Formats: sequence, C-alpha cells, structure tokens
Amino acid sequence: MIEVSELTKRYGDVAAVRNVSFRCEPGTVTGFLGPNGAGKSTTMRMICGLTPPTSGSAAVLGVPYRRIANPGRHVGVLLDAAAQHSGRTGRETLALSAQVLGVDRERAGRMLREVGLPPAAARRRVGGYSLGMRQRLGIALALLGDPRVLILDEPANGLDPEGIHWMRTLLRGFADRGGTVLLSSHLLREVEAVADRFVVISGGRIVAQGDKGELLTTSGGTFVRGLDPGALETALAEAGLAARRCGPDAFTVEADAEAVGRAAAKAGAVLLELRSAGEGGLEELFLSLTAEPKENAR
Ligand SMILES: Nc1ncnc2c1ncn2[C@@H]1O[C@H](COP(=O)(O)OP(=O)(O)OP(=O)(O)O)[C@@H](O)[C@H]1O
Repeated sequence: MIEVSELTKRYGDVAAVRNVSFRCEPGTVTGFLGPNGAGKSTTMRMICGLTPPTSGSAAVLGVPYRRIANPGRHVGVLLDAAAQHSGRTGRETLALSAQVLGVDRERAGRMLREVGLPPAAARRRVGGYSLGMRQRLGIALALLGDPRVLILDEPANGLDPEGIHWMRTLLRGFADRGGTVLLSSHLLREVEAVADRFVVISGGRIVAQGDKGELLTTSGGTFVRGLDPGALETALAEAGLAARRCGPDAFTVEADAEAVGRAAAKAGAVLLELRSAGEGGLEELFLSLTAEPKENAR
C-alpha cells in the first residue's frame, strides 16, 4: 500500500508538485502518467524519502519510507537505471546488494536469470551495458529483497519489444500475488495493457485518477477532427461547447456527437472524424487531459 497525501514540492519559484494525493492498493498496478516535467519523478522521489516535500506526506506500508527498517526487504525501488556503479559487474552489483539486504547469494543469481541477464552478461561491467540491460539489472535489484511494493520510474525505457512484454508479465504477476505496483511510463499502450488504475499528472497537479475501465469509459464527450482546426475551434466556441485540443487537428468536446456535428455544420467546418471520446483509449485520454498549457505556479 502506498498513500500520498497532499504532497507539494517547490524549487524556488517553481512548483514541481502541487497538492498531489492518491493511493495504490495491494493487488493492483497503478500507472503514473504525465508529460515531460509533469512532476512524476519528483513525486516518486518524495515517496521514497529521497526528496523532502515542501508540504504533505507519503507512506509506504503505513509509514514514511525512511522509517522502514531494511526497506529493500519490503519495497523495491527503481528510480534511475543509469545510477548503478559502472565499474562493477552485474553479478557483483547484485551480490553486494544481497549482502546489504541479508538475502542469500543464490537468490541473487536467480534474480539475474529471471530478468534475462544470462551468466555471460552478468560477468560484464555495468559500464558496458545497454540501457535495456541496466533496466533489467535495476529490476533484479528491486526484486532482490522479495518486496511487497514496487516503485518503478520508467522501467520500460530502453527495453526491446520482448523486454517490454516480459516486464508487463512480471508486473502483472507481482500484483496478482498481492503486491502493490506504482509505475511511471511514457509507453501508454504498455501502461494501458498492465495497469488497473491510472494517476495522470500535468503541471504538477493531478488531472485525473481512477480505475482503468472507469476512466476510459466515462472520459465521455466526443472526439472530433476538422480539416481546418481553427474554424472548428471557433465553431465549437460559438455554439458554447467546451473543447480541449488533443492533437494538431483534434478536440475532445463536452457534448454529444450530434451537438458537435450541428455546430460544425452551422459554421461550414468540414469534419474528418466524429465519434465517442472513450474509444480512443489511453493515448487520447492522456492527450486531452494534458493538453492545456502547463504554467509554473509562482
Ligand atoms: N532538483 C531540482 N531543482 C529544480 N527544479 C527541479 C528539480 N527537480 C525537478 N525539477 C523541476 O520540477 C518539475 C518536475 O520535474 P520531474 O522530473 O518530477 O518531472 P517528470 O514528470 O518526472 O518528467 P519526465 O517525464 O521528463 O521525467 C520540472 O519543471 C523540473 O524542471
């Protein structure tokens, strides 16, 4: 269980995270989504006690992360795969962590095999690893202590399609056995495939959260694309319909398709597409939720 309560982080004038609250329950994968600079990493670092919040709090398994004794036995964390010591081999990296965590070396070897780092790769120095191999090593480190909670920042970065599939299966299995997963990713299709819940953040603020089914089916409204997006935008505004841009020529509109079609017809705006907004999946929902200008609060 992860509980984030009104977390705020300011860097000088910049509010990186503003009043963010959410919960991640055992048995679920929560996808943490947002555009670059939205505040995902800052939030995850605050959850893991690496960045002190300006205000608010976070608890993992009921207590602040820093109060967990031998945290690696309870919480697996992967925040930056590039942060591993480049002069050590993969095997040495895991063996050292196993010692710190009090885990037997046999498990370290098993984890390396489980994440797809065969003995030849494990004997090489981490400095020579590809990003995908570093991610695999990072996952092995996160899983080493047999934790109940996983907090992973962009773990699929650099993984090949087989690796992405493997990661999805691994996280699903972990949650299905009762584990709690918080996962940030830019790979929306992957998150959509594995997550039960989403938390969407933009400009430091949560713009949506909820169960996958609920969010995708009740995102509601109408998706519309126009040949002349400017003319379409004006037509929608003149009809008093609230619209958000979600692509170069696309909008989601808080109205049914008939109202949108009539508004466009009245203005003579040519439509290229008109349908229910829920059908476009997570990518469309994400773009519509995060499309607004992201100003930094002062
Ligand atoms: N140490 C820092 N000092 C100053 N500003 C920071 C610091 N860390 C993050 N920020 C700022 O806080 C905001 C949120 O950054 P953060 O890295 O949390 O976003 P993110 O959602 O993880 O982005 P990305 O998807 O690009 O990794 C950004 O405007 C960033 O520039």
